[in-house]
Amino acid sequence: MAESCTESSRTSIWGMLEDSEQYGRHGDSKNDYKVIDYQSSKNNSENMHGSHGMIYAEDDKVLWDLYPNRGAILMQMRFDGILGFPGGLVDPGEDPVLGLNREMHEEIGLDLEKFSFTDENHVITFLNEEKKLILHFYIKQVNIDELKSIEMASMQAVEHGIEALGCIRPPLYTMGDNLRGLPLFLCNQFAGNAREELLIGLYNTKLLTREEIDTALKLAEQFKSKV
Ligand SMILES: O=c1[nH]cnc2c1ncn2[C@H]1C[C@H](O)[C@@H](COP(=O)(O)OP(=O)(O)O)O1
Repeated sequence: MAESCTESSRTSIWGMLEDSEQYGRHGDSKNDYKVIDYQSSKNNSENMHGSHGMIYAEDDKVLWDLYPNRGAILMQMRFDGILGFPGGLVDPGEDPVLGLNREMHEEIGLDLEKFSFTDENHVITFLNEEKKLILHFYIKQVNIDELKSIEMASMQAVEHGIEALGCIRPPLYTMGDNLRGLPLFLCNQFAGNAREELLIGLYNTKLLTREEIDTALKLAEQFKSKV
């Protein structure tokens, strides 16, 4: 705790919810979201829009000669201690993909000359009626060296250490105890519907098969029901 943080300033900050925090960040279930059409949703100004993006690369590294990485996916530890993809709320009137690129640059320092997202990277759009929130999800493939350069640059981002606390790569294998690896990763807390988006991303990119995803989900649910 910094010496300049006095007892009174500490108590006034501790536990306060910012006025703009109207969405709640975690605890959503996949049933809170329905899939809607991307293009027509862009004209919907009754809801707030958010855009998040998954950057990934195929990766042939193998952990301990046992567990193939399959791919490297960039997620991040957020300011609130939960996991999500880089991205964020789109400004009113801002195009969702331009908002995504802006947030990508702020949060992970993405070099937009080389790696900007376009509409072609769009994968799925969800509406959360209760939160009056539309969430757009995009996926972009790079090669493994490019992904490493994006990870390195993320530490120079404007929001690094503030809103964005660092890139992480989800493990995509399941270890011999049928828990560690992807199943245990899926037991973390995720922002919005980031967990669902990760599963969609794994399937959509063919990094994992439907069966492998279902198995990891089942193992995660079994573990959660025990703790
Ligand atoms: O990665 C994500 N995938 C889906 N939804 C997400 C993700 N991260 C956050 N969210 C949800 C949570 C909130 O309901 C909104 C906006 O959150 P956030 O990214 O924190 O937006 P700002 O940085 O505050 O602009 O999206």
